[in-house]
Amino acid sequence: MTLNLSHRTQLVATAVAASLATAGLVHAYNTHIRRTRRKELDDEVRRSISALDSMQIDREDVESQAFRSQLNLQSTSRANGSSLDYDEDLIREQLARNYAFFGDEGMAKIRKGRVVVVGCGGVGSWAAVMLVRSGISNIRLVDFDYVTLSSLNRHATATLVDVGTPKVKCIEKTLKQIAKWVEVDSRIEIWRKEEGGRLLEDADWVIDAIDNIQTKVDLLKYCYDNKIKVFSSMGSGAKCDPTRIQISDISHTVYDPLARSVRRRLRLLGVDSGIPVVYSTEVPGDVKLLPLPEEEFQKGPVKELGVFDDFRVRILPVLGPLPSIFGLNIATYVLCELAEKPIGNPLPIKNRKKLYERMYRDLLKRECKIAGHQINKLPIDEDDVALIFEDLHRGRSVVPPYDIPSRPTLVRWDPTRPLSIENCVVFELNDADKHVNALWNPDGSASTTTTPAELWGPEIREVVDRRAAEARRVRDWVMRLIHPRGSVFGGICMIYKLLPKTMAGRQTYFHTSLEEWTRSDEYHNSFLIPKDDILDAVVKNNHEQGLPDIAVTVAQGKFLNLLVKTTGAKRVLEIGTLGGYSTIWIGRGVPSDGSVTTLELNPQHAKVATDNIKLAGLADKISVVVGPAVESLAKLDAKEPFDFVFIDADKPSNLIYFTEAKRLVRPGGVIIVDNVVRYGRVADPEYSDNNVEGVRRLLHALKDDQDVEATTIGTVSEKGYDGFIYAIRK
Ligand SMILES: C[S@@+](CC[C@H](N)C(=O)[O-])C[C@H]1O[C@@H](n2cnc3c(N)ncnc32)[C@H](O)[C@@H]1O
Repeated sequence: MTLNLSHRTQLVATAVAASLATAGLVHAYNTHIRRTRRKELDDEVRRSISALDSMQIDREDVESQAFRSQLNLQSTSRANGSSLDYDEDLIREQLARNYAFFGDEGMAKIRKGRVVVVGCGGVGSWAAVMLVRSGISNIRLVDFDYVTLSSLNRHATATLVDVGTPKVKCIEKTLKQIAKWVEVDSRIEIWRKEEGGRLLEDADWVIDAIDNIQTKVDLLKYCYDNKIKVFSSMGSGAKCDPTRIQISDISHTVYDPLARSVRRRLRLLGVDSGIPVVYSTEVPGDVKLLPLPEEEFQKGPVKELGVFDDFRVRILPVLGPLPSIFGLNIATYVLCELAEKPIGNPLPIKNRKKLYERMYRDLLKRECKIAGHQINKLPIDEDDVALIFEDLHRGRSVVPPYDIPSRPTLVRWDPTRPLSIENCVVFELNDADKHVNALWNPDGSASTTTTPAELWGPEIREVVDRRAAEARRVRDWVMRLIHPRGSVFGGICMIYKLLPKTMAGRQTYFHTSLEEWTRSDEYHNSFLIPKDDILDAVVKNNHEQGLPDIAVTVAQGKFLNLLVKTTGAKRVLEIGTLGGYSTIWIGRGVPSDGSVTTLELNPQHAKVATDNIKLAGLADKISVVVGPAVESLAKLDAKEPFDFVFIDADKPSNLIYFTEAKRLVRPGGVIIVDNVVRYGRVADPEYSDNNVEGVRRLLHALKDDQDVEATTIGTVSEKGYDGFIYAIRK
């Protein structure tokens, strides 16, 4: 029995040893085969290199050894034209990690997938490289452009030797070095909708990495109409925060000017959703557009670059990693789709859309309550809400310790100014209630006893000022972006829709950025208006006393001064004093025996104005009357008429003030009303607020008014908007 058992054990042991030996042999054989193939591959590469060395390429400017070997390696694939036997084992070994991730079935789909990359710059090149590294075996590259030295900061494959060569060829070379099996169809062409199908033939996925907005929209529309799957890249220029990059359906994008513009253009073409995109919600920092490079000018008149209608003529700064992250996002998405293992619910911010909608509704409700009537639309929209909440206020309340509010609420900050992205802050709900209750009277008028700075103190006011400055910077950035000469997309720019509503209004009516208006004012003032220590002190004083920054500009003040002098006005009436800035300009214009009466509701404003007027040495000429202007006006006697009236107080009362001004001004006298254009909103039938309605009522009345002749003249200036009505009493 013992013997038997031992014999059986021996047999089993022999069988096991034999199998192990066989397995070992098979393994050794496979290893040997693999080693041999790898060696063949290495030898082939080496042969190619030495072949190239012996060709003695004339590269006098190329001196470093590293540079030379790079050149040789890049040329390897060309020398390898007759592709080496690179069998399935090696392919699977190369793609082993991807097989482990997607499984055989998923990888089979990926390897069969056909992808077309349209636009092979900083985004497209990275997408292409990662797709091929991950198993895509059939790729078409479409781009008309050539590698420049300046594109080396972001391109996935371009090196110094590629400068001046077509981008698609440069990528093709690298792809073939990465994957021996890949078939690359490089097309040095621009994609055009007229013959769009040719370049997209057989595509399972199209990647739109174009930086030209019109071509981008055309491509997306074409794919949508023809049921071709397409993934689009939005703008990565001028951004640096990788945490803001995300993938979503185009319909869910929030605050990205390019995404917004593309979305709106597509909507006009009947495409609302169904296109995945990568985009960033980041609002760029202080970004300067670089001037058009000299070589672009040498190509001929810049306008003639218009073969591609809105080809960019100025350059947006780009931090290299950003476009690459965009490209890698795209590759990831497309690979998962091809493998039929799509990314599940990729966008956290999508869920915040509801939050923005709620915040918008709450703000609208509050503004309606303040206005005392229904408002259909606010001057800011839900994207602006996202911008204010996420980007300007970082999702935090303005009240220390700057917590993340459990019920974030937007509220207009300064009740004397209209709602705008600059004049809107984030509070916790109960703080928002406190703000509104303290700063607005029950009839909707602004409180005359409390200012926001008084209510919340200097620390919070400073935070709000900083946020407002940032909002202005954002607006300037967007304005520069859309500016015909500063446009990322250059040419004649039709993308004012890219702006948040508050900004779009401005763009609709003029095409110069705030920065340019300010520079223009400063430039002209430097010739025409000498430095004035007293007025500088007045401005400083107003600021320190917490008065809102709503006085007329320097140039407007001087203009009022000149008008007073031109008309020879001796007696002037002003409605709306604030800190007396315009009053002082006017007071300086009247002769020594002249006088100015200025009406101010807010006692604190009146006090600051009185101090300023004293400082300007005009206390003898100017009297500040405190109280509601309507009441002060009623007390003025027309027997002592005025020569000149400047109306610049609460806009809803414009018509009453104008009617009173007519009563009080002599025949031939002048009446000026400020702030009658209001970003062009007065003329926007879809827009309504109390101030706009106040101007409209005045205009309607003026239409049939036989007592005056009037015109509106835009003043724009460093405020970037607005105008005066200039009327003469007949
Ligand atoms: C736009 S600011 C005037 C700016 C000033 N004209 C300047 O350029 O320096 C409007 C002023 O009108 C005042 N105001 C508002 N409602 C008023 C009312 N009903 N009666 C008199 N003043 C009023 C405000 O307190 C504010 O100081």
